Parts: sequence; C-alpha cells; structure tokens
Amino acid sequence: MNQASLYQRANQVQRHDAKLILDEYSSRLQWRSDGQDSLLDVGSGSGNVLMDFVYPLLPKSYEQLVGTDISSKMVGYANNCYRRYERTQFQVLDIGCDRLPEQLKGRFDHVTSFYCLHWVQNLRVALNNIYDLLRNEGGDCLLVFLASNPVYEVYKVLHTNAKWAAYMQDVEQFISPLHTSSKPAEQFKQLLNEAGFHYKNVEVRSEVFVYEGVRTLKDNVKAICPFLERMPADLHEEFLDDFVDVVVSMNLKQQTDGDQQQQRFASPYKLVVAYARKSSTLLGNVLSEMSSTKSLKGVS
Ligand SMILES: C[S@@+](CC[C@H](N)C(=O)[O-])C[C@H]1O[C@@H](n2cnc3c(N)ncnc32)[C@H](O)[C@@H]1O
Ligand SMILES: CC(C)=CCC/C(C)=C/CC/C(C)=C/C(=O)O
Repeated sequence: MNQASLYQRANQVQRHDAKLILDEYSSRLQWRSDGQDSLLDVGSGSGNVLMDFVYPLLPKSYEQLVGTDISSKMVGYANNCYRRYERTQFQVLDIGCDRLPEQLKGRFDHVTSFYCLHWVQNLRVALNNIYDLLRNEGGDCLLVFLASNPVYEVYKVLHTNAKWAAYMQDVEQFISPLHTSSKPAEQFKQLLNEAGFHYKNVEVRSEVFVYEGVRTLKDNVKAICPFLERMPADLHEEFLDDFVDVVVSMNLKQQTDGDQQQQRFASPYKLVVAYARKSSTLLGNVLSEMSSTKSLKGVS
C-alpha cells in the first residue's frame, strides 16, 4: 500500500468505521488532567483518518501528535498535507520491528491504530511495541483492525489462477493473522495480556459494507491491493475483472435490475475493536506480584 492519493479517494469504509468507533470510545480514553497529552497513531496512511477524527478529540494544549507508517511514501504525503499543524509530524515506523527507536519509547499517553494491524503478521511483537511506546506512568490504546474480510478469500482463489500466481506467491503475508481464528476476541485479549496490559476490553463486530457499482468496488480494491503494484499497469483492469468474477461466484453480488455500474456487492467482515490500559510500572509490578502469589496459594 503506497499510493496515498488513491487511498485517500477510496477509503470510505475505513473512515466510516473509524468515526463510528471513536464516537463510542473517545470518552473512555484517559485524558490527562493538565491537557498535555501525547498521542501516536500506528499505520496512519495518508493521514486523513487521524487528522479528521482523532485530532479534534485532543485537548488544545496537547504536547505532540505523531502519525507513523511503514511506507515512506504515505509519510511524505501526510507530512505535506498536514505541515501547517503545530506539534504534529508523521514519521516512518514499522510496528513489527525488532527494536523501537529510543526517542519514541515511553513517550506517549495514547496509541491509536485504525485498519493497520491486519497487515502485521506478528501481532505479539506489534503489541509489545505498542506497550513500550506508552509512558511508564501508564497510558492507553485503541486498536481497530480486520479479523476477517472476504477480500482474503478472493486473494486465495486468484492466487491459484496461473495468470496471477507469479504475483501472489506470498499471499499469506497479506491475510489478517486472525482471518481463520474461531475465537479472534479471545486470541487478541490473550496477546494483550501477554504484552502486559492490565485492563483490556476486546470486542469483535460483525459488519456488512455494500459497494455501489463495479467501479466503486474496483477503486476500493485498487487502493489497498498489494499485488497490483507488482504487475504491469496494462494488466490491472484484467486482474480487477477477475477479482469481480470471484466476488460474483462467492454470491456477494446483490440482485439488482439495470446496468452493470449499478450492481451492488456486499462485504461481510469482522472488525476487532480493542481498548487496553497500561498501568504505571510500580502498580504493574504489584498486580503481577499479587496474581503470582494467588496462583502459588492455589486461589483461582
Ligand atoms: C488501510 S491503511 C489505514 C490508514 C489509516 N489508518 C486509515 O484508517 O485510513 C493501512 C496502513 O498501514 C500501514 N502499515 C502496514 N503494515 C505496517 C506496519 N508493519 N507498521 C506500520 N504501518 C503499517 C500501511 O502502509 C498503510 O498505510
Ligand atoms: C466484496 C468484497 C470482496 C469486497 C472487498 C472490499 C475491500 C476492498 C476490502 C479491503 C479490506 C482491507 C484489507 C482494507 C484495508 O486494509 O484498508
């Protein structure tokens, strides 16, 4: 995913979900009493979800807002769009990295992330990093990402097609690590627990988004499909036609009269919404000590 302007024009679902979740969860975030909050967003992409929906929630006197992304093109685009905002910057960060940059460790009161963690295969490393980004005195995170989506089933089918196989050999790398999980909420909660979060609330929402018209569906696929940038541009439309044929074969086309552009396509998906808090190091040690003492004494 590198094409920021394309993504910015075709991210209706992502924007819709971020707004909906923030309306519900913003009051749960533990804002500082002095109004000097620092917030880091993971996988900000072109930056518009962060700046349109998260930025307005920050107190006027916020200390710093940092948008991050693995793609330097996305970061460059966002820095250019939002350079007039004070105490705000975008920088490259792979949330699955082995070593976090020292200057980011323990600096943030809040970490947010929308529609990014399904791109990260090693969720354990990502959550350890998110925990380490938060201040030692404590902080919280709101993480929203796909557990499952029919797009992954379409990828699996296209990967078996001789025409596209060469471009899709590593297809598994682009499928959400929770796509086939029978208990995604429990699995993610366990990972949050192992990372050290003391309070955690994880829900998995079943949603359906309806794409109006073939062009809308194709544009949304183009904005996020990692395989297109590997193939010559003159093959893109043929790939997208095959994509739509697989969607039709999966019975996701809704019955409508009229012309092709007015066809509707349903996308039923599962969204993980996780809110977790890190306690201060001191309190964390006391809580861990208490839970290990309890298990030693055989108290459940
Ligand atoms: C679908 S976009 C979401 C952008 C934005 N958060 C939104 O809601 O519109 C996913 C973003 O995650 C980024 N991403 C993928 N893997 C990442 C990683 N390991 N670390 C940081 N960002 C990553 C991609 O480059 C992309 O910009
Ligand atoms: C009907 C059907 C298969 C629709 C696919 C819709 C689509 C473009 C999903 C993308 C999901 C995704 C990985 C989003 C993202 O990371 O932003």
